[in-house]
Amino acid sequence: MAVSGFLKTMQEIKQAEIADHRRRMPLASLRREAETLAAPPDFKAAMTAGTPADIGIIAEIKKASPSKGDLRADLDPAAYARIYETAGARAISVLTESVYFKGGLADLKTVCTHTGLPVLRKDFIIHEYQIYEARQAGAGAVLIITTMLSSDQQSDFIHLVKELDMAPLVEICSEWEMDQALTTGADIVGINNRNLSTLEVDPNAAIRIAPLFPQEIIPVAASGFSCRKDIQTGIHAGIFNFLIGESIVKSEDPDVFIRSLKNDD
Ligand SMILES: O=P(O)(O)OC[C@@H](O)[C@@H](O)c1c[nH]c2ccccc12
Repeated sequence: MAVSGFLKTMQEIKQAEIADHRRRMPLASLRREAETLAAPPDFKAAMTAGTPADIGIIAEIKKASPSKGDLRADLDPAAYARIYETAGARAISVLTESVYFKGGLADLKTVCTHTGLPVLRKDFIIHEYQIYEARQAGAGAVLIITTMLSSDQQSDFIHLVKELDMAPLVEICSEWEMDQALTTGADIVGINNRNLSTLEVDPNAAIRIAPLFPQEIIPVAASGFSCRKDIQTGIHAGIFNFLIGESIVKSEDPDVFIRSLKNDD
C-alpha cells in the first residue's frame, strides 16, 4: 500500500510498537489467552438496531487528536464509559493509539470492564497481533482502515476479526475505496469525513457515499458531527449510526449532549 502523510508516520509507529509488544508477549501466548475468553457484546447487532427514529451513537473516548491536540487529556475512561451507557450510546469507541491520541490498551480494558455495551478498538491495524490484543482486552469490534491495507491483508484481517467473535468496522474515506471494502467482506462500513493521509475534513463525504452502498451494508458516518442537525442530514442520506468523538468529549455535560444528538427536542 502506498500510504502517505499522517498514515505513513502512523505505520512506522505501529511497526515499532508491535515489535515491542511481541517481545513482551509472543503471538502464540496472546492467541491462547484471547481464545479462552467469553464472546464480547455483539457490535453488529448494536449497529443493526440503528433506525431513523432511534439512531445509534458510537461514543468515543478520545483524549487528544493529531489535528486538535489535547481535547480532554485527563478524561477518566471508566467514568466516561458509564456516562455514555447511561446517556443511551449504543457502543463505545476507545482510541488505543498513544502518541497522537493519548490512548492505550489499558483504556480499552478499563472501558470493557465498566460497560455492557460493545466496545470498538480504534487504532491503526497493520498486523494480526493487534486483533488478538483487541479480543484479549474485551473489544467487540476492531477498526480496519482500508487506506492502510492491501486487499489481501484486509480480507485476512476481516475474516480473523469475525472468527474471533468480533465485528470489523471497515473504514473508507472516498468513493474509490468502496470496491476494496466490498470485495474483502465488509458488512459494516465506516465512512470517515476525514481523510487520514491529509487529516482534511470533507463534511459531505459520508452523506455522498453512503447511498452508493448495497442495502445489506450498514453505513456508519464518522468525523465532524457536532449537533442534531448534522445527524439529521445523515439520516436523510440513509445513515442511522454515527461515530462521534470530539464534540462529545469537549461538551460540558456528555450525558445531556448525547441525548440531544439522539432526539429532536
Ligand atoms: O472526533 P470526531 O470528529 O467526532 O471523529 C471521531 C472519529 O470519527 C475519529 O476519531 C476517527 C475516525 N476514524 C479514525 C481512524 C483513526 C483515528 C481516529 C479516527
